[in-house]
Amino acid sequence: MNVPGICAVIGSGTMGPGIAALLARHGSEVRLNDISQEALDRAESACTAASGALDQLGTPVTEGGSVSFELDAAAALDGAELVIEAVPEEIGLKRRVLERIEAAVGTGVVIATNTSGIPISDMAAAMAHPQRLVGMHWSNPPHLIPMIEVIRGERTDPAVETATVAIVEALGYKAVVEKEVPGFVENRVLYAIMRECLSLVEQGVASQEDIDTCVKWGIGYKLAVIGPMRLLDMAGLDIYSSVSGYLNPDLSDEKGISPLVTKLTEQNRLGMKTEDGMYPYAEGEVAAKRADILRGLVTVRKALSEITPV
Ligand SMILES: NC(=O)C1=CN([C@@H]2O[C@H](COP(=O)(O)OP(=O)(O)OC[C@H]3O[C@@H](n4cnc5c(N)ncnc54)[C@H](O)[C@@H]3O)[C@@H](O)[C@H]2O)C=CC1
Ligand SMILES: Cc1ncc(C(=O)O)c(C(=O)O)c1O
Repeated sequence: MNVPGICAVIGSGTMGPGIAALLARHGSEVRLNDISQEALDRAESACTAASGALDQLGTPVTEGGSVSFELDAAAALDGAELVIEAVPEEIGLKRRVLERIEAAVGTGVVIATNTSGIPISDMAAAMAHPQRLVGMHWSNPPHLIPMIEVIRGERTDPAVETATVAIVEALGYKAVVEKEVPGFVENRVLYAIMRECLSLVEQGVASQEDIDTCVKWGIGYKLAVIGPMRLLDMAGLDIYSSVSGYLNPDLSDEKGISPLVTKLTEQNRLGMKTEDGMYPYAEGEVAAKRADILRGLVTVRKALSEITPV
């Protein structure tokens, strides 16, 4: 199976439009649904921008793809062969949305959740047919980051997982998560990195700017070419043993939310969405930064696609 003929994406905020644009690029008829007409209006321009980025990337266009914007969930779900849930990360809401999706599609339809890390089994608990729920964790921006985690729950049908892996492999690179731990793989690693970086800022060890430079041009650059497991072999497991022996006990073991993030959040300094967060943003700077980020991701992705996997 390449990508399904008809897909429904439920939730059209940060993630939905890029997911829809990529599926349509690969030939799917995608219905993008939201409860907010404003979100759907924004989604149209987001899908256009995502399609433009895929043009820059040189992603081939498979004929027959389209995205429609549906305020009516039933219309979006009618005839869908794949449903991707991308509503806010709140398990109660997700369970309610999954129940509504279930009632509208056949028992053979794959229902995938884009949760950042809620165990699939926890979300499936309220479903009549939990065997068709699978985790399909895209990373932001979803039309450019080609790795998608596939996570099965305790009751996910193996055939559903296999079908989802096939869809992901048609779109990019799969990472199969064998045990549904919270955060799966990508976000556990990302949040460990972010926890340590935030701790370093809170301790005054380095500034946000210098931490970003250090991580981006040090480990970020390196890990884009060499995965951490391969890097262990390159550095030598003896070196890792020597360093981790004294370093691991000293790393941040913060079990709560970073005090710095808590302070900023309480001040409604949420980042780009409020034009102030870890960094302040002058007027127009957020749009410029977002454009720089997208341009950088396209450029790096093109370069990486020219090297053989290490
Ligand atoms: N933002 C990110 O960087 C990433 C988010 N995710 C996950 O993807 C999911 C969606 O995240 P975002 O797109 O960032 O959220 P968002 O808050 O930007 O968008 C969610 C959209 O869902 C809509 N919505 C709420 N209730 C709905 C319902 N009953 N039916 C249809 N639409 C409904 C909202 O109106 C909103 O437009 C979450 O589970 C999140 O953890 C995954 C990877 C990255
Ligand atoms: C801060 C943060 N949290 C979650 C995710 C995710 O993948 O779910 C991301 C991301 O980059 O996609 C993220 O940046």
